[in-house]
Amino acid sequence: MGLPLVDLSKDDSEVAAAVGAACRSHGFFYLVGHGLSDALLDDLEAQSRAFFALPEAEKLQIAMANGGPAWRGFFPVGGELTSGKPDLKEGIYFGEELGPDDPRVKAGWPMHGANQWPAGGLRPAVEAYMAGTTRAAHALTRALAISLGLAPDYFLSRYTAQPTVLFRIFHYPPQPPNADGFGVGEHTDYGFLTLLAQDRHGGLRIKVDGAWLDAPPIQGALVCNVGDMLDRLTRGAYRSAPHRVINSSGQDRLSFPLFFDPGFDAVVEPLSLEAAPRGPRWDEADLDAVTGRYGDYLLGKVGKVFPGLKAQVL
Ligand SMILES: O=C(O)CCC(=O)C(=O)O
Ligand SMILES: [Fe+2]
Repeated sequence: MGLPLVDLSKDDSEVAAAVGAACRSHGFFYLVGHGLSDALLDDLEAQSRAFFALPEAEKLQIAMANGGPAWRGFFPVGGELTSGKPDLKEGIYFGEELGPDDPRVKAGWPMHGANQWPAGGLRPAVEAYMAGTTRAAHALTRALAISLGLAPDYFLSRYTAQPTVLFRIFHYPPQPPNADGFGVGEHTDYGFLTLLAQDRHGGLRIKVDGAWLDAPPIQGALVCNVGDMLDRLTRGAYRSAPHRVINSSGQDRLSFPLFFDPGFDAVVEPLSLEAAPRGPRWDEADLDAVTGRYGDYLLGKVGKVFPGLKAQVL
């Protein structure tokens, strides 16, 4: 059976019922009715392909190491170790564009600041995509709240008035059929929700109750999934499902995940629900035992996947 599908253009109660069921059964769903046009998605893909086709030296002009603690820019193939081993992908990190006068930047918060924009048409495409997916994510948090019997603004008022928003573009070179390794190793996402556009090549797989399911591309649909903080908040009822990527398409695959997460200084409090059983986790973490600000959880995670860079800039 494939992943569930949610149509965000339906009325509140219908969306909430569909989102709640999908978060409980798979922790993943396709999202349509999100308001992002095919033209916007096509432009983002074309601009991204043009960037990754540049010579490495040109891409390295916006290397993450040059982005300082804002944690933005390009990293080359093998630069990220999602699950302890180098991933077979390269990518660019973006985030909310914040100037030096923003209080979060002034306070010296890591992962907040200015983007490193490459020359050309990528910037407007990224800005349009981030705006559209962020809008859809706010709508989804309303639906999540309703699905849990909470006030519609439960997430907004506690966690996401000033969300942590990170956006990444990944390029997965084709992986030879029997090659070792993964485009992205098995992991769960860290925050509340991930919204991801992918090109037509596929390769994302999701682990549900021990079995790997494909999440093949559906034209115009985003793939959404629950992250660790939503799993923690719902005491395991909404699943942060492990997933990974193997690009066996023989083509260059692109994907566009936007991470819509609690504010950096938000402390996520579990709801008073009966705990759902969680099986063993890929990282052996205990989500019930997480304490402190979301930002600290996030920094602990990203420090592990970019060990060298952490020592250098964070
Ligand atoms: O590229 C994909 O399809 C998945 C990427 C992913 O899981 C992530 O960035 O967390
Ligand atoms: Fe992920």
